[in-house]
Amino acid sequence: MAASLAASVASVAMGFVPFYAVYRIMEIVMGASGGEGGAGAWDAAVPWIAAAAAAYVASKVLFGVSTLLSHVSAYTILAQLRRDFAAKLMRASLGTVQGKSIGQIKNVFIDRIEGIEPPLAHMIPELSGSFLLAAGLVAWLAAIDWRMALACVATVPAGLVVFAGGLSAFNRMYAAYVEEGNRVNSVIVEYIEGIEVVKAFNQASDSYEKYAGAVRAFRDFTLGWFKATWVSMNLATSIMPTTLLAVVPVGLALYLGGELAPAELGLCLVMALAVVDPAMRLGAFLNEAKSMEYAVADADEFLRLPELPEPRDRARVRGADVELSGVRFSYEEGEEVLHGIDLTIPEGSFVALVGPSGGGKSTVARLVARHWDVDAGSVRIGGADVRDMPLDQLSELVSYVAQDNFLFDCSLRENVRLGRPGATDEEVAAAARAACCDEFVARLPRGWDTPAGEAGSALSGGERQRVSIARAMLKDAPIVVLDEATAFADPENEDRIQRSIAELTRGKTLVVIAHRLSTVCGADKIVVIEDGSVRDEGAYEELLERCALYADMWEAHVGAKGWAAGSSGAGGAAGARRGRGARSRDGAGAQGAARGTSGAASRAADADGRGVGKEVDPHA
Ligand SMILES: Nc1ncnc2c1ncn2[C@@H]1O[C@H](COP(=O)(O)OP(=O)(O)OP(=O)(O)O)[C@@H](O)[C@H]1O
Repeated sequence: MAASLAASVASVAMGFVPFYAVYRIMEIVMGASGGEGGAGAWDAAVPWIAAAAAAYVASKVLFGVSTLLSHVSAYTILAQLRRDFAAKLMRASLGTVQGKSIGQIKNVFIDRIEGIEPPLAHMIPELSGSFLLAAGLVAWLAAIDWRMALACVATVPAGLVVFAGGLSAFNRMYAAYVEEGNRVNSVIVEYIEGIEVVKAFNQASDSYEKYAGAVRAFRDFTLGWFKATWVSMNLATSIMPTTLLAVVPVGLALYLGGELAPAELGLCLVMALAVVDPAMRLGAFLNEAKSMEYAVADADEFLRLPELPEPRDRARVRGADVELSGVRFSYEEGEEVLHGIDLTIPEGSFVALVGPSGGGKSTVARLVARHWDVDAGSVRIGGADVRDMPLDQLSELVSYVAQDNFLFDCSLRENVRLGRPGATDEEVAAAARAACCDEFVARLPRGWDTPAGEAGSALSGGERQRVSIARAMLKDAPIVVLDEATAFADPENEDRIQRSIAELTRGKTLVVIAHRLSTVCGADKIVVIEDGSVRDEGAYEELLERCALYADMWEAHVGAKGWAAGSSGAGGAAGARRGRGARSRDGAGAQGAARGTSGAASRAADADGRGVGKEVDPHA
């Protein structure tokens, strides 16, 4: 940028040479210096003509170099800012990032940043060049005769007064313009993101109205602003360039009074005309300066978002057990969601988190993956606090599979490879096979090379889920957290997903969040979480016997299953009755249900005998 400025200044300096050459040529031709009139005068003028042409070319080349350098600088700054933003996204807690709407983030990442380009690439070199040129020309006029300089700028105050009148509300209007722009941005992003829901609920007209309304409001606002200022702006831009209005009479008067040589008069007239263009450009950069101001403020706010502190050195981790002690956590200040959770998940065990909706299960799981930091207490892995590990160490230890893991718009193969970027094609294929992806990928015309975006519509929720499981499998972390990983499963896919999960979690520490209680009966430990506290924990049979909440949930689950299977008439009621039997506190019912469960475990008994995610028929 500094080199660009230097080139711009050099270009301006070169720009003065043609004016001086014009002056010398006029002097020569008019015979003012040495009376060389006639053909000889033209000979003497030729070097000045050549000098003017060369300086003009040099000035343009230097200006080109200046804008080239300023563009290199501007785009480098833009790229660096976008990299800084991405790094910030990685270092800030998920909560901080998710607290902003996609529209807002897109606005900063794309529009605001793009808005910095014109000021950086054009305003800084061109503005400084224009300013220097205008100021230099006026100074030169003053050197010839101060009255000529005054005459040249005589109309500027009048123009400025009109201009300032139009600008009085500029700051306020620009702020409102930015706000309107943000609003229309958010509405557009929301409309596009939610188009599926809009269509599903046949609200096309209402939602479209909100969208169209925002677009209309933005148009009305900008047009209103333009209409309110176009008279004064046009007036100002008409008055400002009228330098000749005063320069011609004053110049002629001085010439007639013998105070200005003819060549000087000619030069003054040329310079008075030349000062117009750079002076007008100064005004044109006003918008750009404002857009830069907002862009910098927004970028700055984003880059100052709080970060999760990250140590440099790797922590000493012994084993893959997970321990939460006294964990308190709130998403919003003053609204605690977890109230002192103590939980031990031994290495290699399978622990299920169950409980009513909103109780805090997902929050516990996310804290293990350190999507947020706890407010009090600690989350430890292998004896080390997750806050004492660099993020990549934690990432090596924990695979977090959510219900709607994102597939990037690259090939399915590359989506799986994200689990371990250095993996060979064979390793990717092996993970995909283990996650039972082969059959549906074979159906796609381009197989593993199909872009996920293109494949997205062709894949079921369960199939997408299996791609994310393959990704997690390739990563091969010793701790696997499955947050409602089978939530999308349709009956056709469910069995395959369960098999993939069993394969994924063989020999690993496994934390599963499940709504369908029958999918986690085989867990080593089931933890019941309600209202941010652990209500009880134990094996399935124990909980049925002693935890009323779990028994109620089991009953509701069994009832729901029965209801779902209700085609067989009494099945639902019978199921519910049996569920109720299971709840009886004398233990017999519970034992019966438990035995029934293990009896039904022909489906549950997976390869490693952990019963991971295998659904147990609650009616058995
Ligand atoms: N990003 C968030 N910002 C603010 N509050 C949140 C956020 N995520 C969850 N909560 C709140 O935290 C509480 C616990 O939510 P959490 O998702 O952990 O419960 P859950 O037991 O997993 O629920 P579900 O079974 O419905 O998924 C709820 O009251 C929820 O509204």
